[in-house]
Amino acid sequence: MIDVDRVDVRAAGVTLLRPVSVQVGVGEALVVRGRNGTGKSTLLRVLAGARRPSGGTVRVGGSLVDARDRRFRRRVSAMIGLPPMAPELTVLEHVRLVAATWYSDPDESRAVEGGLLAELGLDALSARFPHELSSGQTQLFGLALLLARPFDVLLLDEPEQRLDPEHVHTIIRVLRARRDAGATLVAATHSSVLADALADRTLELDAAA
Ligand SMILES: Nc1ncnc2c1ncn2[C@@H]1O[C@H](COP(=O)(O)OP(=O)(O)OP(=O)(O)O)[C@@H](O)[C@H]1O
Repeated sequence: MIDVDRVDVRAAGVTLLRPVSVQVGVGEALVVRGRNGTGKSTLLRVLAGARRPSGGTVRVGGSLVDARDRRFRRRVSAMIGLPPMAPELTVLEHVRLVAATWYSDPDESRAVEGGLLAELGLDALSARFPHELSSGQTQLFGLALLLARPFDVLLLDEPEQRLDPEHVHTIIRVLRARRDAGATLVAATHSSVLADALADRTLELDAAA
C-alpha cells in the first residue's frame, strides 16, 4: 500500500530526514521509532503530502502522493499534531462535520459519529466545546476526527501524547481494530507499549550525520 523509495528531506543545508526506504502492505502497521529530531514527523508529513521530499518518491496505492487529489485525500487520514478546531462547535458537531463531508448517506454518517464517540469514551463530552476539554480529552477528540471519515491509510504522530496509561490501551484497541479491518497504519511513537502492541514492522530512524 505504501512504498517509500530513498526519501530524504533537507532544508537550508539542514538534514531533516536521512534517506529512508520502506514498504508497508495493506492491513499492516509500521511503527516508526527514533530519538528526538531523527525525522519521524517529517517522514509522516511527506507521507501525508504536507511536505515535499528533497529526493526519492512515495507511492500510496501505486500513485504518487498528491494532497490536492481527492482520491489521495479519501485514502489517507493523518493526525500530525492536533487538528484545527472551531471554538463555536461542540465535539459532536466537529465529528458530524467531518463524517457528513465524507459519507453521502446520512445514516452512515450518524452511525460513525455515535460509534466513535462511545469507542473513545467521549460520548459524555459530546456537547462540550474544544476549550472545555482536558489535554488528554483533546487528544482523543483529535483521534475521533481522524477516524470519523473513510480511509485506507492512517498516519499518526505520537498518538499516545497526553494520554494516561489506561487511555493508551484504549487507543491501542481502537487502532488495532482499524488495522484488523484492513487499514494500513504508520505510527511514530516514543511508547514501547504502543509499539509492542501495534507493530507488524518497525522502522528505526537514525540521527542526521
Ligand atoms: N522547518 C524546519 N526547518 C529546519 N529544520 C527543521 C524544520 N522542522 C524540523 N526541523 C529539524 O528536522 C529534524 C527532524 O524533525 P522532526 O520533527 O521530524 O523529528 P522527530 O523525530 O519527529 O522528533 P520528536 O521525537 O522530537 O518529535 C530536527 O532536527 C528538527 O530540528
